[in-house]
Amino acid sequence: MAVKYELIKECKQSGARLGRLHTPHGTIETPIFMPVGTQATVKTMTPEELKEINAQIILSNTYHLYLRPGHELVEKAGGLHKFMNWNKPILTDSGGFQVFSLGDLRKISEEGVEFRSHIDGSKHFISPEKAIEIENALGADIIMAFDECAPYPADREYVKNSLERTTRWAKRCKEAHRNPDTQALFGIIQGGMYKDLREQSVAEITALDFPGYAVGGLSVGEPKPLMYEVLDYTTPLMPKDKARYLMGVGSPDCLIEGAIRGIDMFDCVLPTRIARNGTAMTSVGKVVIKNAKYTEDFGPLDPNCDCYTCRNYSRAYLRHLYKAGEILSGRLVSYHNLYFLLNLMKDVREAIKADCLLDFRKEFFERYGYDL
Ligand SMILES: CCCSCc1cc(N)cc2c(=O)[nH]c(N)nc12
Ligand SMILES: [Zn+2]
Repeated sequence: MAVKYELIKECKQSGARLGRLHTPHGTIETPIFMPVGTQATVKTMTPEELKEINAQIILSNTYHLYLRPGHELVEKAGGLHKFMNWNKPILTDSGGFQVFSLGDLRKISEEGVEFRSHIDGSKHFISPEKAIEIENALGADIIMAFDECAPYPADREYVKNSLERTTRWAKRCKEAHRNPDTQALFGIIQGGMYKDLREQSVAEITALDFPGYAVGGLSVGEPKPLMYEVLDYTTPLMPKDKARYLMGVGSPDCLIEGAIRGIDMFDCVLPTRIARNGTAMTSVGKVVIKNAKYTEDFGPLDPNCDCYTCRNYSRAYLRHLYKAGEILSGRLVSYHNLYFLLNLMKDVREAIKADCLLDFRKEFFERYGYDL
């Protein structure tokens, strides 16, 4: 078995659970946050720095790597682990979502999607079989099925047709998958914001018996309470003995709320993206370092953080780097933001162990400035 989820403990206070995800490149403690390395790099971080902050698994993107440098080149280099010098677990998304969100989508049909590259406008076509061929070539430990993520909002008819096509595509992905013993193919549940359609998608996708499942079609612009409501009725229907991955999520509050609802795996570009724009997630809420009030603030970015950035640099220095357009600005704040989210998930795991995740949420929300 390429990937095996081991349920360790269910939280007595919530739907959260502790688990271990065993993969060919190592075991992952869940719930876990997965840094995103879209183009075979977690932007501005070296693999050594990612290991320093205890990143256990990183993501990469089929859509981007297919367009550049090409999956054949990565395969020739010995696969993604060797190419990017990362010897721990990797997960790749299937590209469907990125085609819809990035590519200039020309046409979607039962066969697949035709689109123009966001890089040079060249025409491409990706089918479920093509997506799996690319992911097999990249060699990630966990690969995602090719799905259609309905936009938000979308009418019921559209969402129903889209989830049913996603199910047919999932079957084709499973048939096309060359390496089920070394690469775990996860199915993706769709169904938009409709309870009966989510139930239908869970039934259809889990009937295909994948080693793990993702909740797709969320974090697409819907209000957070609506995302939580969809999770309230979706995750309890998902197999307890398989990992559950909430795609594209998220901010500190969403990670905690998702874990409370039984999600094991999260990913989001937020920590590195906002870092490049001078924004840090800290134990006392967001710090927008470019703000003039930090000009002569010689204290650490986060007084309660022991990461390399917070131990060695002041807010005044980080503000200077940002204003001067120095590359080091994005690096140091990215390092801290990733460390912050990875540590948040460590605290979540501790709270599940102690059956006090709801108490932890209350304390964290008050400190960070979220409304409960
Ligand atoms: C590297 C990026 C992974 S998550 C991208 C993503 C994000 C969100 N929000 C939804 C989806 C989805 O429904 N399907 C797929 N394949 N991907 C999604
Ligand atoms: Zn820090």
